[in-house]
Amino acid sequence: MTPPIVLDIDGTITRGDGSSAIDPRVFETLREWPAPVVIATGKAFPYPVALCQFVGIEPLVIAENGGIALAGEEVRVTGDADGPRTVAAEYREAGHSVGWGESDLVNRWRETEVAVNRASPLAPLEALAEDHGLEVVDTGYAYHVKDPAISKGEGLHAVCRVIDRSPEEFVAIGDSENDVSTFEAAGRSFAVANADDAALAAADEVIEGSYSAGALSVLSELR
Ligand SMILES: O=C(O)COP(=O)(O)O
Ligand SMILES: [Mg+2]
Repeated sequence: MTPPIVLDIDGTITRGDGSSAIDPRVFETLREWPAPVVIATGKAFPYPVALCQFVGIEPLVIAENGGIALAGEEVRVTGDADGPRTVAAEYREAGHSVGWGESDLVNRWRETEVAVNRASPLAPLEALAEDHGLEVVDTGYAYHVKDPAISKGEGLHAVCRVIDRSPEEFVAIGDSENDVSTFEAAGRSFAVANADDAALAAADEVIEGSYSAGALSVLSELR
């Protein structure tokens, strides 16, 4: 039986060309997957929801590293972004930039955390986050200022309660420290070869291929 899967976006189903472009081969693979597909990402909520709609699959979504979970009719939002926004304001007062320009599409629809461009300095962000009881998670794509109690893995438990599945039935694929909790929750876990040290250490298996090529090779074996 093909298992349900929980999939990261950036660094996992992207092409690895330095952009956030998803490998188009992934769309067809997900559309034909004969079991639940949960998209678990650090991105803001609209991105994975749109991905599911455009792929043509039921939206089962964990966004903002677990701050938002969608399954069936239920949208669960854990906490709010007051603390992270205060950290971002203090970071700006200290002369640093969140780093996404005027439009800031990265944070525009974010409800429970704030993401900072990795070109901005990490140390002062971590110090301010700690002052507010928050943590900074480095996904390799952004620094996320968030409540340490929130995680993708906890989000997977929430989604599973709604769809009446168990996290242990799932196979997880990811690339970075924000996927470690998913790897722990899922029954089986794979890190793509480009994964960071935390993800490589936490995964049951490390895939030979990188980015979407790696993820697609596992998905093809699982079917
Ligand atoms: O938003 C990010 O920084 C990373 O997103 P991801 O969890 O899909 O890799
Ligand atoms: Mg990732």
